Amino acid sequence: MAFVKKYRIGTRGSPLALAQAEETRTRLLAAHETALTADQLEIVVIKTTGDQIQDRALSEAGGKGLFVKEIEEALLSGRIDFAVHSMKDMETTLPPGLIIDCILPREDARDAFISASGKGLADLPAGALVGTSSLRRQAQVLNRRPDLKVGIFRGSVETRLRKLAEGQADATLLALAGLKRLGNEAVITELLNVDDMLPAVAQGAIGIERRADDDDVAALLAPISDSVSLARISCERAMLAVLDGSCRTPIAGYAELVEGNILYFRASLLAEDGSVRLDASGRDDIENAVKLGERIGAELKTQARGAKLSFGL
Ligand SMILES: NCc1[nH]cc(CCC(=O)O)c1CC(=O)O
Repeated sequence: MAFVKKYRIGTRGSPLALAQAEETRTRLLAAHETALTADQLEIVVIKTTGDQIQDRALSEAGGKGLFVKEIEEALLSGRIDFAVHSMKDMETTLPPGLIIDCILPREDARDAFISASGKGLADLPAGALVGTSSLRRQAQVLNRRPDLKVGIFRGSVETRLRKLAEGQADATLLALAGLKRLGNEAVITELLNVDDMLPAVAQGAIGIERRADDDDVAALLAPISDSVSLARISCERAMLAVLDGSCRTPIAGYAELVEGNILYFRASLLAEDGSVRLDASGRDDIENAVKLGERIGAELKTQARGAKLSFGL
């Protein structure tokens, strides 16, 4: 069956967002070969409130939703047909009428450490400043190296690399996935394994949001969705939903496929200053991805209450 319509792909305008929209377009054209032509896919850039906030930590300004609201409005009003997102930046609930059931094959989810001196995280001198606005990265850095300092570091991947080069911090952390998509891997000092820096929920995953009742777009997207990536992200996001991941809580979670059809899931909750770290992990069949995430989320919640951490849980 050939597709006849033109489709408008909504995205933010950052270089990373544009690269992800372009990847989606390329995958769609490859998946549909003769049934779809390049001129049927138009990329539409949507400016979001979040893109305009440069001076505060995202968590203080109002959270993840700020990057997504205008894009979801464009979907609901029909101005665009589907939207490409970093799943890491998405809330666990979507507005009524919208759905994400298409996840592209997930990129490597690890964090990259980048220092001006070329020293790794373990070798930075005491007192060195690690610039990152991610509470999850701040808390894990301080948990491992209480002698370091952390500070807010915002802006696009390019802006942060420029700030580092200017000496505004001694080191920073960025998702490997973003650096790869921008062709910037050469700047990496050290790749952190997930035991040393547990990734953010859904880090490295691109998801495509659409109107739930749009069967034509559903058929268009179906062949580019990766079922294992979708299960991993569903597990991680189910954990986040249980903890109701308030933006002020450092939370990490990583699900991976081990031994055939088994998902192995690790999650952590930290105090902002890194002084406390709670861990939980478990395994289940990939079919039970959501249940596994919910179970680990509930376990962390119980631990947090027992530890009397002020997570509001
Ligand atoms: N919050 C910004 C953001 N959202 C997604 C990515 C990277 C790409 C990804 O995780 O898929 C980044 C930058 C970063 O954390 O380094």
